[in-house]
Amino acid sequence: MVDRANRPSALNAPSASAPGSQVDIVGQGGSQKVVATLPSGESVEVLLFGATVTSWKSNGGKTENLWVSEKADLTGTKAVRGGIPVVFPVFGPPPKSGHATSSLPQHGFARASRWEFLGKSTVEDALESDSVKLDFGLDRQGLSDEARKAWPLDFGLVYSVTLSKDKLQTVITVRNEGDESFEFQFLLHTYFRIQDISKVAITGLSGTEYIDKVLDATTHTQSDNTLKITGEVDRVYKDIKQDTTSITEDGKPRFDVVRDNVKDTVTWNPWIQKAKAMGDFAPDDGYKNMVCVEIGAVDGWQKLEKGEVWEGGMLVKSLL
Ligand SMILES: O=P(O)(O)OC[C@H]1O[C@@H](O)[C@H](O)[C@@H](O)[C@@H]1O
Repeated sequence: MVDRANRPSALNAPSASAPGSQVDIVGQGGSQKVVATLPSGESVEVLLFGATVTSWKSNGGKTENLWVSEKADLTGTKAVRGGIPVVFPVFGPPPKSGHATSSLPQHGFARASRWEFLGKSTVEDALESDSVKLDFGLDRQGLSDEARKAWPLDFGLVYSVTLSKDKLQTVITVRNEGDESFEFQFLLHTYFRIQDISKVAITGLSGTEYIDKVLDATTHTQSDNTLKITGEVDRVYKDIKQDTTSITEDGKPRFDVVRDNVKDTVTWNPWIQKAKAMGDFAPDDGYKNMVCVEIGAVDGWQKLEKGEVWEGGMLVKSLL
């Protein structure tokens, strides 16, 4: 594991072991998921397909924080439309040719591969409450023949999902297990559930350069302190100086998204026409109840030499 001097203290690994939370593996085949619940009622569900977090409830289990489409495929055949899909080793459409990821589908293979549940650790957060950490693994052997052929490199991923009272931490470690170096991108495609998109503002991006995919991938700089969503938004904010991007609703803080060792964040809302055009997006007006704030390392590539490890992720605070 890499050790970083500037690691946010909230992300420090908890040390003492404590009982109390419930962890179950439920469902069959492609629908199998790990469900963890704290004694105080908060819960998280992680589908083994894609290691996709499909539910995160805080506030004693009363508040669902993630949006999942009513038509999302939760049977292990297609990436989930909603929750937190894991994007690796390429973000968006891959380079047309000449890159090791060029034969992969949009957003890579991690969100559409079955991960292994490596186990849980229950821990007591010295400052507040119990928490539970779930670990998931994916390596070359776990890929479909097609993905293995398209990206013929040896790698190991461990994805850790830690639930505590009003926080969810999601961190990935990427290891190069082969003899050659490789390059990758990584992103957590989080669909936040919100009440009303017209009342939402995103802060913590001001002064940042972004690529606007809605405006022919042209480059702009965020001049306003807040980003309001009043139409289709698809922006890649690069090299953000602030650690935290926040979502407010009706002027009140709703989520803080704290980046850990990653510098980029994508903001996405498909709005009316694109939402309708997606076969797995429902209801049609679901775009009013979701906004994607996707932390990642997507500007350029991360390079790992043989045996090297990279780590990055986020801590999300639900502020209701
Ligand atoms: O339909 P997908 O592959 O899940 O992608 C959804 C969106 O994901 C976002 O991260 C991209 O910036 C968008 O361009 C894309 O449309």
